[in-house]
Amino acid sequence: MSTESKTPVVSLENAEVYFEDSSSIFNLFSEPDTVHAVDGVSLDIHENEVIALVGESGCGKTTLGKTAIGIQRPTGGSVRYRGQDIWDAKDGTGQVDIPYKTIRRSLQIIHQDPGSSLNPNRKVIKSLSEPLKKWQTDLTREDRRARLLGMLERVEMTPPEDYAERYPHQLSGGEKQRVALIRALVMNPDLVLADEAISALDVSLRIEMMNLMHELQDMVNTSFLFISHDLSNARYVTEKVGGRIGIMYLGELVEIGPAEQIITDPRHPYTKALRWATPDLRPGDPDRRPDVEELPIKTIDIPDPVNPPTGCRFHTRCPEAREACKQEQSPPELIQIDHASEHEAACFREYDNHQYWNSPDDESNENSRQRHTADD
Ligand SMILES: Nc1ncnc2c1ncn2[C@@H]1O[C@H](COP(=O)(O)OP(=O)(O)OP(=O)(O)O)[C@@H](O)[C@H]1O
Repeated sequence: MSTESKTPVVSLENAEVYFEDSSSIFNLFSEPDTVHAVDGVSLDIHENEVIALVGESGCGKTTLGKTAIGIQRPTGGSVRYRGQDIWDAKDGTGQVDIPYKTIRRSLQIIHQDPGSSLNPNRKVIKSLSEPLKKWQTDLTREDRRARLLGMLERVEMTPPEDYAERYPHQLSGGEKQRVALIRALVMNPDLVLADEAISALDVSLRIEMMNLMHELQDMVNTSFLFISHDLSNARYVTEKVGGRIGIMYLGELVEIGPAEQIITDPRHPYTKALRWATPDLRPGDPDRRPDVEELPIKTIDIPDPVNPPTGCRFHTRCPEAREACKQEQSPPELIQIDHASEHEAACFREYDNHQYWNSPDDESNENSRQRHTADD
């Protein structure tokens, strides 16, 4: 797969999504809190590319994914579809070369809960025909039916005539997810956001579903933005197809690169911790019981996205942190690890002459390491 030169399908530039959160009772009489859900993320998604976003709960994966497909408006920065600013197209402002209707059709989503995208009172064939009717007005009823039966067969829901006549409650979780996948793909999209689309399935079905995504991706030339909290699934879905894994931490993209390099040569201390926390990816003896003292992280507490730490946001948990990491005015930017690859990490340790190298150890390091061990 070549990702060179062509305009990306979707391009995020310095994208920022801040939410005003007034849900806390402490906020009844004061200004609402501002949640920094996505903060300054730049990412190009190329044609036919698979990218998996990984990170802990609440780090902004879903918000970033929704921003990429134009269903979440960024509060700062821009998001473009083939060079067209999506929100200019939607609002009818600025230059509009690609109408919003085309963008909407081209960027699709599959939810974690497939039931939510299927009407419980509609048979499978009716749910699937609807988008086709809307977007492919030249197809006759027979053409539509033939195409949909073909796709049901393709995802091994056979005999397709039988599945076509079923209601959602007559399908298993895996079958519903396949129907949701077909529903997204019949639009002939350029990018599909699969938001934890397989996490509710059991392990063997997960693998089947990921294989199916690969097959269908090949068939329809669609890019996938796959969201997961599991590095192992992210590897499975990207590695075979030469895709990339992006690691998110507290609203920021802290490392991104070819799947193999992220797994075998992680550079950001947070990526190393994630790999350590994924038993089948942990280096060394996989049967060894992990020891708390080995945990390459100072504390399991995730900082509040309303008030993220200064400097590098990971410094409160990072075993490599030095004073410079918290004193810097801005967080580290993603920089290329080597010229030959697309591997980038946002860590001061990757900057050759950064003051990090002459900076004393972060004073809180030793204390919090001891506290964590004692707590556990
Ligand atoms: N509509 C909203 N209003 C206020 N805060 C929000 C809203 N949507 C998300 N958030 C907050 O933004 C942050 C990022 O949420 P997001 O759902 O994008 O994270 P995530 O990494 O996808 O998490 P998960 O894996 O649990 O789904 C969280 O702190 C979340 O509480």
